[in-house]
Amino acid sequence: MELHELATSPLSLGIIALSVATIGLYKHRSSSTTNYGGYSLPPGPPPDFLIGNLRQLPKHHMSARFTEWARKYGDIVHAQIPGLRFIIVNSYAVAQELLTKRPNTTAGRKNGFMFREIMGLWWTMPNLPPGPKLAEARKMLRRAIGPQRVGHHDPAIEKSAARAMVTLQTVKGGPTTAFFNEVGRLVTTVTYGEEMWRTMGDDLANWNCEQMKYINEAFFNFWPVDIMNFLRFIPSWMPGAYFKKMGDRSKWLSNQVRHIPFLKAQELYSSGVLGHSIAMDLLEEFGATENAQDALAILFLAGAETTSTALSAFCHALYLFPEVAQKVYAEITAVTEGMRLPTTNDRARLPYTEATWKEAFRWNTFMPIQIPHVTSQDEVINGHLIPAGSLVLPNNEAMFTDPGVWGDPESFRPERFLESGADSLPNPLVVIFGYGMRVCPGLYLADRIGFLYSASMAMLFDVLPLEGKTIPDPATVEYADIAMRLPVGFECQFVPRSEKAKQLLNTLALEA
Ligand code: HEM
Repeated sequence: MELHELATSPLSLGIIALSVATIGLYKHRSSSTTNYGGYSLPPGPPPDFLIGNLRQLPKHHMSARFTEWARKYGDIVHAQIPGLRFIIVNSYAVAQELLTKRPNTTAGRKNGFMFREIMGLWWTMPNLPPGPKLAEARKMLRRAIGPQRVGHHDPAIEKSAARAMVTLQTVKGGPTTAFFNEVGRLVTTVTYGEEMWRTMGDDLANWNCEQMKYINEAFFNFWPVDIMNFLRFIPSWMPGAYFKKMGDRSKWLSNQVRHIPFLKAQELYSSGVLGHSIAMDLLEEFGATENAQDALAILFLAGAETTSTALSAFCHALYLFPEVAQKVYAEITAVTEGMRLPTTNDRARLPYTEATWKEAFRWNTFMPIQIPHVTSQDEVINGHLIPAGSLVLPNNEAMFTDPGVWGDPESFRPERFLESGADSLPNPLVVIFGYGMRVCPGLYLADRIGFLYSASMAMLFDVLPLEGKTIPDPATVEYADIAMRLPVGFECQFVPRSEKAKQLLNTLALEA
């Protein structure tokens, strides 16, 4: 059952009544106008009796509704449904103040019983509560892919970018799968080494993909078992027990991605063939611990879809805005002379490409809302009370479309990051990776992979419509309504820009 359907189903009214009784949300602090110690809750849409703002939450494009609220109510918006209080943060400065500067009280997460126990995903890093397990996992990833160490993975990234370019020549249609497959292979290689990819790369990719499907389903639906935990005793074969079947399968997948590659990595390590990888770094520094196993197991789930979606967004921008693509191409070709793919070392000499990479993160952002944080004690910000237990949602869409910040947010205009005054703009490459104690630990890796693939693609190819099709008006493009937003029906072909590009692609194909 999807969230908005709760408002109209009789079963849901029972559930709501129960949840109100059990959770006691309305016990003390129910109205957005009440004062608490002189502080009021942030403004927001007026709630209905008992069900709060449930009716106002749309079936589709939730972020668009949140952004409407941002324009109406301001930088911090309050909304609630039974059992959940949302604080939607629409300004980067406020998000930093609340989530970066107060890490001890605003870095929690909230996951339902369905996700943690029925699906067996309690161990996944983005969902861990603050504590020793999270702290150690984050330390491990800082050591392995933090700013000091991420450059060690450049050879794997460059090799993968070259392979991706060879593949793109054959794409005629949606490019997302090609990006996803190659990034998935790269993340597996960086995580567990080349040998692991050779021996079980396909299995790992399949398990992770299926698991991601269930995770998305879990997040976008309401599960009665979250409130009535005793439903877990229902056998999987009973009619209506889909949640149990899904949970059983997800638990199995969770065990596969967690334990199998880690056991294999230890075996390869013992026989001296594991190869350069995060697994090697962690085994050497931390040993074969459960925390090392779990830190490794999350990387595909957290890194493959996100990074490949960023690539699709950049590719889509090249397609929609050929004049921008031409400038990026000219800049990169001036540096590489079209004879080789760009490398990370070239990056400082590619300011327009860098600005386009940033603009691709901002314009029609592919991540409209971030993973929510949960507050563990009352906080006050800008005179508003943020009660303990609130779900704080950084609303990237509102931040990236605020006319007061961007002037012409609807235009795709990389130049905005190169003009005077650009320093005062929030950097989309920073905004999108989150905040404080929960900031994305894969950000340096994602940025390196994404920039190198994107620059290579822009140097080698014209991204063109399929035969007989034309470039759509950017204002008419529709976006899918999922956590990572992609343009609907985006299909293209990759045509080498020059003879030199063709020759380089032939050489890369021989080396791949
Ligand atoms: C463009 C690509 C990516 C984007 C936009 C992205 C974005 C994010 C965001 C917004 C968060 C939550 C931050 C917060 O709660 O404040 C996050 C968490 C996380 N990301 Fe990424 N990410 C990307 C790529 C990656 C990659 C490549 C990896 C690893 C290989 C990765 C691993 C993680 C992990 C493990 C977490 C959980 C951290 C925690 O909860 O403490 N991400 N990411």
